[in-house]
Amino acid sequence: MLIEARALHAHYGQSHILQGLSLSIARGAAVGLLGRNGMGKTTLIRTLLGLVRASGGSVLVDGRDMTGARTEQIVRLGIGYVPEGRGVFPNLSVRENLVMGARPGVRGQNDWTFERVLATFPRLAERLSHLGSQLSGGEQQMLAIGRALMTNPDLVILDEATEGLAPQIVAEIWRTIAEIRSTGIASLIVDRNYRAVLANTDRAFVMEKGQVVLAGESASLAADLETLNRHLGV
Ligand SMILES: Nc1ncnc2c1ncn2[C@@H]1O[C@H](COP(=O)(O)OP(=O)(O)OP(=O)(O)O)[C@@H](O)[C@H]1O
Repeated sequence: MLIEARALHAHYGQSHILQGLSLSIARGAAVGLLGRNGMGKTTLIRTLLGLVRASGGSVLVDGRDMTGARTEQIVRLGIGYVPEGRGVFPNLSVRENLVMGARPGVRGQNDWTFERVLATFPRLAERLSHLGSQLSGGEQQMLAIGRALMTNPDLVILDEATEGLAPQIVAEIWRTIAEIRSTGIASLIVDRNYRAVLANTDRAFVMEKGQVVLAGESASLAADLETLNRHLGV
């Protein structure tokens, strides 16, 4: 398994957010993470990456126990993170944002070059000297995805990558997600549009109160919307 959470717990102060959650992502698998607001999706991602301390259980990356490791060490094992809110550096140019994290992947792969990212996102190519803060929301999102790809990751984590964007831009982001999938990079995708998530993933997990309450092949979950809706409350 590329990444695995085993009986993971996490707290914010007294609030017990992750309550013994287990899930795993296989190499090359596109995986969706669904659940109503506040069910702990972002907290799970942050705990996998060591941004939130696990208060129980473990996180394994490529079979190695990385529980309690620093985020830098964890992402160096091949994880590209596109956080909710994008995390673009506002005072750096588009070019600087892209090249700052550029590196070959853990197996030496270097498919995602500066040129390929610009070919994927022509809008960025036209704005290389603009500052991060001067970009539209959609452009910032593309920049955040492009930056993650330039680390040549084995796994890309996308947290609400289409949030608050115009429909045309949203469609472009989903096209990119499909392209990432076709290249064999694994993904973990959180998005409010559960239909789009299920259409673009192999498997999906549904979270409720810090646990996985439903898991399966995305196509099967999409074929039983009644069960899904019971957990998503839509
Ligand atoms: N830094 C924090 N300190 C305290 N509580 C927090 C913090 N961040 C999130 N929470 C709480 O933890 C719970 C889980 O939040 P989380 O963001 O992981 O959920 P989510 O499923 O990602 O939902 P959303 O889609 O709203 O982001 C929520 O009740 C939230 O209010």
